[in-house]
Amino acid sequence: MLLAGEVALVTGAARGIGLATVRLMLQHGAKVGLADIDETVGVATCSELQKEFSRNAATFIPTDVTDSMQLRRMFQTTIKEFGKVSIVCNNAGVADEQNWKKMIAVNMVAMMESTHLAVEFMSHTRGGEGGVVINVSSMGGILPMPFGPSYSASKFGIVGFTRSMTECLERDGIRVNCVCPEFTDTAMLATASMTSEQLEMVQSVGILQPEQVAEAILQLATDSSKAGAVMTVTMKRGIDFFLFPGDPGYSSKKSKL
Ligand SMILES: NC(=O)c1ccc[n+]([C@@H]2O[C@H](COP(=O)([O-])OP(=O)(O)OC[C@H]3O[C@@H](n4cnc5c(N)ncnc54)[C@H](O)[C@@H]3O)[C@@H](O)[C@H]2O)c1
Ligand SMILES: CC[C@@H](O)/C=C/C=C\C[C@@H](O)/C=C/C=C/C=C\[C@@H](O)CCCC(=O)O
Repeated sequence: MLLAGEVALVTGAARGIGLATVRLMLQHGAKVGLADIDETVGVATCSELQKEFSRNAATFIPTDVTDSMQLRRMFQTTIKEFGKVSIVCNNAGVADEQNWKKMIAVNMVAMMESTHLAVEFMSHTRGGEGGVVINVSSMGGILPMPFGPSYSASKFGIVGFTRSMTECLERDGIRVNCVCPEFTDTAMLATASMTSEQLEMVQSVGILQPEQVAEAILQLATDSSKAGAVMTVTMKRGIDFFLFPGDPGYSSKKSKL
């Protein structure tokens, strides 16, 4: 029960990596606010989780993370229901190169706004108890993705913002980290428009299960030594950390993927 007494707020929680993360956090004793734009699936998912765990362990908040009012309400509702928020997982995301401005709004701008709201609601300097923010990026946020340049830009933005916010959030008692998974077996991957060559590449890289990414997120939520970490989850290396020049332990020889 690694999360007894903690309250988590997970966006994009109705399915995929978000749902796997919610389930794992519930298994470890957390109370969880599930936020998602898909109200139909979200309500059904939350009802199943309440049966599996307990009625008062989870609540669903219909939320479009690109709507500032709804994003704020997501925090307010979770705090009203469970008394606080101590873990925020900004997981909601889309992969849509055609509507790249909307994709940037969902994947990056909303993650940035939610991180700022986490400070407002969790900071020691504002009467909060501090906590941790985990932003879900992608291996496409460390390496180029020729088949999704705008998606990759949104994910590089998450890595850059997370690493840049680390120091200033220390005074708030908030750790911020990001996780960069490789291809993962969810609806996003299943519905991605790819050429046959790209699909072959996906098969050669391999496909993770959402539960593997959830375990990585749990590690970041519970390891108080991690702040500003860029965690990778790959078929080849499992859970690892990507170091950048200037990071303690960085060596040009070791930073291989
Ligand atoms: N699947 C992969 O291969 C993969 C790999 C690396 C990173 N990721 C990232 O993991 C995260 C989760 O993706 P997934 O693979 O579970 O995809 P998914 O499509 O299964 O789940 C994404 C969830 O986000 C929700 N969502 C979308 N737009 C939203 C919005 N505006 N407001 C609130 N919720 C919204 C969807 O309704 C859905 O429930 C995303 O940030 C994605 O970029 C996915
Ligand atoms: C808009 C992108 C969309 O079409 C596909 C998205 C699919 C999954 C989500 C994404 O986060 C997964 C990224 C996985 C990257 C894995 C390995 C990287 O090194 C990229 C390899 C690219 C290559 O070798 O050509």
